[in-house]
Amino acid sequence: MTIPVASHHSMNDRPVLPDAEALALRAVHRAAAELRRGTPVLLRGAPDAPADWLAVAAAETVGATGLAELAALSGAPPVLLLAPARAAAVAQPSPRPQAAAPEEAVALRLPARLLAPEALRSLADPTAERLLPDGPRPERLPPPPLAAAAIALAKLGRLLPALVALPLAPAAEPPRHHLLEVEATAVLAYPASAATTLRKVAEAVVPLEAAADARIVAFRAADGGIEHLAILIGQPEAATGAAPLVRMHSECFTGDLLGSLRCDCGPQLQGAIRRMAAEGAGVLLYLAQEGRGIGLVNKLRAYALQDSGLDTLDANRALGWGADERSFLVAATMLQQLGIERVRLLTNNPQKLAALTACGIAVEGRVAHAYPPNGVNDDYLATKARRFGHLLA
Ligand SMILES: Nc1nc2c(ncn2[C@@H]2O[C@H](COP(=O)(O)OP(=O)(O)OP(=O)(O)O)[C@@H](O)[C@H]2O)c(=O)[nH]1
Ligand SMILES: [Zn+2]
Repeated sequence: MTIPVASHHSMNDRPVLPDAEALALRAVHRAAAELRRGTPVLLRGAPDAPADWLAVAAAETVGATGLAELAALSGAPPVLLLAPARAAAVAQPSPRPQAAAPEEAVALRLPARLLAPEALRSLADPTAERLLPDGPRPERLPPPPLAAAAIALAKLGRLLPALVALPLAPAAEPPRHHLLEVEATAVLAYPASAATTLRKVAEAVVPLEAAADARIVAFRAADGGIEHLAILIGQPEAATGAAPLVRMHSECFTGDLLGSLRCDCGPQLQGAIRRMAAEGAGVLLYLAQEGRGIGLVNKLRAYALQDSGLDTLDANRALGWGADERSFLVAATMLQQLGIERVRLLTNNPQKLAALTACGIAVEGRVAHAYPPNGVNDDYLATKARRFGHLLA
């Protein structure tokens, strides 16, 4: 009987250790999961700045246990890290003129009355402000090293970009603890690094109501994160004349699955498939980037803010997120893996054209993809044209 040799063993049967990039992806993915369950993690400076350590926990999820674990690390008082737009809403008005370069993170002093799970959640979340205890607003402090990486890590966990942070005094010895460590540079490199490792993991024929000749190809990245899908209609890989029709569609649970009238995603999704079927070929990339990359939970919060008067762009910013947090390197990698190097893109969004071109895909044309307003999404569509530069035809 032959015993199958596990594929992670090399020819001479010595285990192959993961390379530095795989280790970095693993550490960041684990660290984001720690934040999601309320556990602190330790951010570490780059190898050339090893003295910097920042212990952080997400304001949205941390409980009494996580706060106690942080406090056990040092006697220094923790601070609250917020994205600048959220800090402007909760901090004392800043006496200093605005910094010339845009800040990535703002630190606030945390008086004892605010160092409690419920108060932290309300500082983080503009839809939970009514829970904020009375008292003076927190003051700004100079942000500690690695603050920007802490904000980025919370965003990777699709959490509000708000963290309790404890800078640890530079020490010859690394701090003693049982928490996960992650390098700040690995956090910042993660999105691009994960996107380029996407590979096909499954493929099946799935005839659709609007396109009988359809296949779905699933892609997974080495980080173990959520999969992205390509829906192939006909044989777009074999296109010879015009470049194939391609749609980059960001997942929208509410619009795609439930038929929500707040956006135009449902008609865009169905319309793209019908259009590709009519042409005989096309690729719809169904990207796991719900809510323009902020995740479904934050999109629901953004909707709540829009119901109190903000538009779709300002609602993202009020939560501490950018207007559009997507990276289309994911889509470019999938197209390359499918052997599709030139496209005609179905979109109204000029950023999508620029982003895909920057990733090395030849965008040979744009095909307009607008649907009339439905009476509920009128302001949303008008905002996309006015503030995101969407082309209406
Ligand atoms: N954050 C946020 N995301 C939203 C909102 N409304 C819709 N979305 C998300 O926006 C994304 C839809 O964008 P797309 O249709 O792919 O792209 P687009 O930027 O509108 O450009 P087009 O290609 O012209 O459609 C989906 O992920 C939706 O979940 C909103 O109010 N806030
Ligand atoms: Zn939508």
